[in-house]
Amino acid sequence: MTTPVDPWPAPVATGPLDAVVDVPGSKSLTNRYLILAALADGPTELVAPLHSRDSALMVGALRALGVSIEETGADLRVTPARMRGPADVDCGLAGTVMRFVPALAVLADGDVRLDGDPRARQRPMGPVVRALRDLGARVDSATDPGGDAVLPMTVHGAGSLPGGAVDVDASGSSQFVSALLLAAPAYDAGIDLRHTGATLPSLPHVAMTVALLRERGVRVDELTEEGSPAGGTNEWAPTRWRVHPGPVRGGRIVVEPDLSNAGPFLAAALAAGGTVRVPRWPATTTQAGDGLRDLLARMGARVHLENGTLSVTGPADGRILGLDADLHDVGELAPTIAALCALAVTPSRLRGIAHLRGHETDRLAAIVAEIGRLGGRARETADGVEIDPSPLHGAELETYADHRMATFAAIIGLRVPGVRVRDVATTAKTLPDFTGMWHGMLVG
Ligand SMILES: O=C(O)C1=C[C@@H](OP(=O)(O)O)[C@@H](O)[C@H](O)C1
Ligand SMILES: C=C(OP(=O)(O)O)C(=O)O
Repeated sequence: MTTPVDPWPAPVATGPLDAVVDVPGSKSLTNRYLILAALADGPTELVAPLHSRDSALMVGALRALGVSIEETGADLRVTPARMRGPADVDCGLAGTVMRFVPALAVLADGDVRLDGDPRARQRPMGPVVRALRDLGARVDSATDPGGDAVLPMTVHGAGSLPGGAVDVDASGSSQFVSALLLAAPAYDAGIDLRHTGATLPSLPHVAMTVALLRERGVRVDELTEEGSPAGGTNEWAPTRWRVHPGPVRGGRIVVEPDLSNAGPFLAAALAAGGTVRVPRWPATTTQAGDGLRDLLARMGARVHLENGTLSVTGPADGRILGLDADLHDVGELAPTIAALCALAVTPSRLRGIAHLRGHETDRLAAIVAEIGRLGGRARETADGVEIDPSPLHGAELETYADHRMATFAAIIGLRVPGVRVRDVATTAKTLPDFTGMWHGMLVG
């Protein structure tokens, strides 16, 4: 892996693609499996996990709490231990670390201090901290101007947590729900969590949490309440989850590739023409990235899943269709889709993603600003962005420490000469060799 120059000149595609891209393990799965492994009643073998900044931060956090994690080649072996403090945890800019680890840290014997990158101190944490306090934990934290908890914080671990019933407004992030559910089998009374907000984004990520808990032997009830907010496009969406206390199983787990990280490579088939294939695409999955199959087809691609390989072929005439879509459930895909919308021949409207303002950066503002820098036309709405067709020109694009804004720029650069990407190395958050993989895709 070589360090890319800064700014990185995004390569222009010189012809249709014909590439197979092997995508590393899923961030969301890896970091959930690590949490569950730390709580398990025996060792866990993680096969083909992600190795990136976000997963390294999770590994570092768990080690700081006393969990043993050995690297065996590309795999990880996790041996749980009684969690201890005092400990210092660096959350970087990882939502999964800053939200999931406090819910675990309440089980440590002693103080656990958590902090992260400057931007991490602005990402919402209030609902998870409020819930932990309601469930019996002692947490001290900084507060944002609205009085909500933010990093840095100290969780005064007492070795156990009473747990029980709690109301959580997770309209800002599904990770508030996932955090509490993942740790709940180890709470004395488990958890009975009711979502009280107007909407709940990224529901597939909550479904992933539930699926993984069940896979590890934990009993979880998903409930819906009459008249309760469903949110998203799901016909039936749970708004209440009961996790029963009990043992979490260890064992051997093969981690699926990160389908959201496959996104920029699949999108490249539309931007550059030709075909990109991603092997090991799961037949069934809770990953939000599986939504790419439908979204890319709606934008004019031919999408084909056969024998575990997903093939995406761009439109033969190069005409990408604009998209009117509610991305509430799959907000993580928005920057990738927005890059294609900027290249599309008809207008686009991406809706249901107000919560992206609390991601690695304010992604709605970032998408609009960077499309503007390219000479394109985009504007923010209350819950998304609108993008109109427009000729684009080269520019140096800002990435705001956001891996998905870096890949957004690379996609556009395939078609628009002169795109330079500042701090493309920020892709290391979830995909350390992004530039190597990108160049590899272009040579086929
Ligand atoms: O739990 C997870 O692994 C994630 C949940 C989602 O967060 P939000 O609900 O905050 O969008 C997603 O966007 C993020 O990339 C990963
Ligand atoms: C929102 C994202 O990350 P995080 O897990 O830091 O919230 C993302 O990867 O798109």
